Amino acid sequence: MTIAATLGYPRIGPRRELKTALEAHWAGTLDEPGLLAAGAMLRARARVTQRANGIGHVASADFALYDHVLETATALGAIPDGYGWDGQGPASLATLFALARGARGTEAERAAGIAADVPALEMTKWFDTNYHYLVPRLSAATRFRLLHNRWADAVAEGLAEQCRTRPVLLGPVSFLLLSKTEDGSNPLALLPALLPAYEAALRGIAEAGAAWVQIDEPCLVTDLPAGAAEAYATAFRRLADAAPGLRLLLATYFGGLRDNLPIAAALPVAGLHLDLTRGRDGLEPALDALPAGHFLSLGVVDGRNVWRNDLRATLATLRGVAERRGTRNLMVAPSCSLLHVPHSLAREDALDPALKRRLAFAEEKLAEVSALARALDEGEGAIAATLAESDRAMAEWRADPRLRDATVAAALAAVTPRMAQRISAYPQRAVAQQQRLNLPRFPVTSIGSFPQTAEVRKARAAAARGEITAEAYDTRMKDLTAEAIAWQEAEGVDVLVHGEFERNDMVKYFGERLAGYAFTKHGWVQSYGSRCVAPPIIWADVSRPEPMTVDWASYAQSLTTKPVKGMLTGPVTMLFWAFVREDIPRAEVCAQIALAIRDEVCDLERAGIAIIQIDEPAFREGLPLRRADQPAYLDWAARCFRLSASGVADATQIHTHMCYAEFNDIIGAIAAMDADVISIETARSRMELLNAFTQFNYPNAIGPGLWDIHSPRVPGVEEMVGLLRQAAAALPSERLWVNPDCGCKTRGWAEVKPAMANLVTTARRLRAEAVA
Ligand SMILES: Nc1nc2c(c(=O)[nH]1)N[C@@H](CNc1ccc(C(=O)N[C@@H](CCC(=O)N[C@@H](CCC(=O)N[C@@H](CCC(=O)O)C(=O)O)C(=O)O)C(=O)O)cc1)CN2
Ligand code: MET
Ligand SMILES: [Zn+2]
Repeated sequence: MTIAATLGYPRIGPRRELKTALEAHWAGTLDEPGLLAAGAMLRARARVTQRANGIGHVASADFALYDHVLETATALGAIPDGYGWDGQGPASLATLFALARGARGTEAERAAGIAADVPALEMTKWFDTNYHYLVPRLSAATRFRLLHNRWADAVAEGLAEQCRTRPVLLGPVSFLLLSKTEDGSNPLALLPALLPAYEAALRGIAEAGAAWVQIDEPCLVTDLPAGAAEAYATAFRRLADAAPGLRLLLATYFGGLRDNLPIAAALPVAGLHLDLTRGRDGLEPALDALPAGHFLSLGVVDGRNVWRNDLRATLATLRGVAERRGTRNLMVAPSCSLLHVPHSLAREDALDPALKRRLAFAEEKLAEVSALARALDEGEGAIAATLAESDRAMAEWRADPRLRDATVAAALAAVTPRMAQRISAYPQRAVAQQQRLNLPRFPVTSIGSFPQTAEVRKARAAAARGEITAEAYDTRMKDLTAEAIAWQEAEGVDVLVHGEFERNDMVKYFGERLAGYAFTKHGWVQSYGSRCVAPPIIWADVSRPEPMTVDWASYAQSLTTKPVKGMLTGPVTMLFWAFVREDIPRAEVCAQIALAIRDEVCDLERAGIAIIQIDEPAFREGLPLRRADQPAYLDWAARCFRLSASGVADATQIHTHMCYAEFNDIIGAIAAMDADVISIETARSRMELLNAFTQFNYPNAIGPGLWDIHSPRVPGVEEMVGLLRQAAAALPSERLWVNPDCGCKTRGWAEVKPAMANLVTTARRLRAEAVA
């Protein structure tokens, strides 16, 4: 019997119940039992949904209140000092959230023994997704041990409802490779210290009654560092011996194994999961390499995109495998956890019907998985109606005349290399820009957004429901913009922003103004903690029917004589933070978006906007996981950015912005983007990220973020002066800007006002030092 399986299910809840519960808990209106009950309810529903859709191996322990990597670390005892942990029992929720969000020294935190002012753990992208995880901070002093068996607990929770689940455990090697050590030493050196905790976890999982455990080792699809192969061999030998009755499924995803196949195939596990959506060519070699009797889990339903599966084509692939190996040891599954797609299409009543027929969200993907498994066992006839429906949807899709737009094709064909290049080189541009702008040294700016308060969101929701008029909504947003301009001016900020109050999201807002995009009503995907995004769907050729931001930018600029930055989202980010069509290359979709943004940039310039920021926070995220694939991506991504930015005169200053990136491996491409100024995230990594810029002699201007806006903690002037001095020691100070890490939309005014004031004071301090 083929097993229908999942690797993980969305945890935010179909109505974002987890978000609501978390935010209520943080606001003090939902107590701990209330929060835990909300989590239990979501897990129970996820189990029911998976079972109702025919899934045999239901995932468990895939849930986390904030982040599964963080909860793995805390369960294993990897808790740094200062966060209120007693060194004995499980970490409290207060400790968990202090690690996730930092502490401010509130009374409640003090009561929980949490040092005032401890910063949050570093947060970074989970592989090449838009999900963020917290980076465990380890050291030789970390005393790993199993503080509580969250995996065994999850198994028991399911069994109490007669649902036997397959718990998901982030594997020890990936766990270490995703962590950082305090002294920068190789985290793999901690493997011997870590393994006993994993062994205890597996023993507990077996005792709790699980038959299988899924051990995620996504690092196996990346270029492994030295020593990793040995680490895998050592680790899995120990894990296999820890609980002999328990079957281990080694799960790999986000790509193919390629040269790591021999490592994976040699491990003493019961089964191996392959991502066949991103590593299709890995199937044949795996079939050759896998020992007979090994279970093979085929990740054929895309867990990273929302398109409906071509069931007939997939079935042909599966049959090929079944003919070689039989179906006794086969599993059919999504390519990866369904964390990265929205919950369900059920409530999407406003989508174009033809488009909706092309889509499958998490719940619909479960049904695809079980239909495929069933067809393998019982033959096509068993799912005849489902197959016919899939065939119809595929045919309708391919024939849809709306997918291609001749005007867009013509515009792309007319692109010349000159169009992707500024008129003069940076040094000349810098002179022209300084003449026009006359900025002080260490100019102070912010990244664009100001607090998206409940009031702002309520007004937008009310306008969407027709409860207030579009005019009333616009007036309210304009008032907020005017207040923000006046406040920044009074505070002494040098380059102002309008605040982005009118935008629901930096990607969605533009998507809503571009042709070729579609939107869901409830298509939320967790980004980090309680924060969600509803990625737009790019399904047809993209073009810009009319200017998107010029009115707002002009209005804001009309209120002040100081420069106000025009604020746009760049083509690479518009691409990666959407669900993208797969019938044409991504590079082509990106170029279409680049041309649309280019028109907007030129319109802003014509409207008198002197500084235009084109955000590219997803630039690093788009980087292929394998070095061999990276140059091609970086080449088209940087070119698309330049295409969007290069329609302007020398004296127009182009900014870009990136957050949470390891810049070392892409610094050449960042330089190739040739933005006049780049603001980057550096506060959480304590300026570590600047090294890449220093070592590369990065030629243009840089604004290293001095305030980690992802944490509610407001850094003091001394701290920021320290960071800025560090930056000024590493980089030419005439090319340094002073700004936060990222936009302030998730913060409250009570944090933003003092933090911005501190930034201005910090810049003034350094200016005075430069004169002295
Ligand atoms: N797309 C994207 N990806 C990204 C980022 C980003 O900004 N955008 N930033 C990084 C991740 N950081 C993030 C930072 C903040 C949020 C965030 O604040 N998300 C909001 C939702 C943003 C949004 O689309 N808001 C809409 C819808 C808001 C909403 O929930 N409305 C309520 C009604 C509101 C009310 O009545 O009070 C509803 O629809 O139910 C709006 O403002 O209009 C949230 O989780 O709360 C997400 C990611 C990386 N990836
Ligand atoms: N301009 C955007 C903002 O300030 C950039 C955010 S990057 C995730 O919110
Ligand atoms: Zn940012």
